[in-house]
Amino acid sequence: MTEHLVDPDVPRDLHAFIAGLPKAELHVHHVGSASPRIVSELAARHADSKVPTDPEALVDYFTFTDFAHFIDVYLSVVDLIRTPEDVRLLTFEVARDMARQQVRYAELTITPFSSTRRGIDEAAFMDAIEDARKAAEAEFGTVLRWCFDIPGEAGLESAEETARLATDDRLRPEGLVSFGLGGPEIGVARPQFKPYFDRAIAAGLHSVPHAGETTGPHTVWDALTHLNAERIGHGTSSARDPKLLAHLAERRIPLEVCPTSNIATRAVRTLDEHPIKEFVRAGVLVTVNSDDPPMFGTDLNNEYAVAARLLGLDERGLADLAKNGVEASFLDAPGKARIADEIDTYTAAWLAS
Ligand SMILES: Nc1ncnc2c1ncn2[C@@H]1O[C@H](CCC(=O)c2cccc(C(=O)O)c2)[C@@H](O)[C@H]1O
Ligand SMILES: [Zn+2]
Repeated sequence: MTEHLVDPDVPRDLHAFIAGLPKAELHVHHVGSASPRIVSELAARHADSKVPTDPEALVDYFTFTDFAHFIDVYLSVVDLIRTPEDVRLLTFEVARDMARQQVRYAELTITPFSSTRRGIDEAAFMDAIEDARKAAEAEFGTVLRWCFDIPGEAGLESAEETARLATDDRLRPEGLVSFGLGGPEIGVARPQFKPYFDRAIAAGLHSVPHAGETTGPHTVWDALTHLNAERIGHGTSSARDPKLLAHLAERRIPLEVCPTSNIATRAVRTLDEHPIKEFVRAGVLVTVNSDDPPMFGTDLNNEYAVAARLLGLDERGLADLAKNGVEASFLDAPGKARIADEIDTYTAAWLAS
């Protein structure tokens, strides 16, 4: 973890504990994970782009006035991914950054529509991510799986294309486990995507739409009712609906909470006002994730430190939080048990030292 990410209100040894803690990351975007190092390398390859090549200038460039501004900047980075080699480089380097944080398993949200509509051949795109996945697992030991998401604002054409890419046996990559819906929520009602989620679910994929990030709890209800959501991306506004919280708790539907993201996109005013505590109090299965870490000036370790401060967690509490991520993942039972055991062994050794 770099020095600027050390939360001064969290004891130093807790930061060290988090840095070594084995973790699962369930809500993180492919393009949104491009570090300044990766972005500047891609920007240098494609000199006509408006994205700064200087990592220092990227800090200003990644300061957002609201969610719409964030999506504009995000799409300018999407424009840097133009060849299968760009896709492979991005994916492999993202895995390297994850491995440095002891991320053992990650479900990476990819928006294939954004790449295929920009002219990248669909089969070459799938080969590039799969090649990077296998190379990353061999080199770093980090297991990657994919969530393909519909960029909601791009309309039903993008939903059709995403569902096709996710369900066509000749294209669908081996690492694909889930189907999502991202982008702005305002003016992009969830129910219209039902037929595409039905197709993905019928093809064996899990349903993990974003909901309640920038709109109210009704969007989370819609995601549950119409899209059969098994986990909710963000779900931040669920805190305003006690019945919804009780429903999420009772059905064991996890929330993918991304605290710093919610501040960066101005979905929540301050970290101290973040509803993560209410979620835990209501008995909801809370997982902590990083969303678009370099764009939001964070990383997964920092999100765990933020959660430790907001929830008052010690080492055991942090280990339980990490195990929530494992439990809520789409790993098989032996895979879950392996990481959960590793978390327990690490924590016991740390506390005994
Ligand atoms: N916090 C987030 N919350 C929600 N989404 C987030 C978040 N972070 C990253 N995303 C990503 O942004 C994409 C949105 C891209 C999009 O809307 C769009 C619209 C029109 C055209 C095109 C295009 O490519 O031509 C794309 C989503 O699919 C999602 O993967
Ligand atoms: Zn997201």
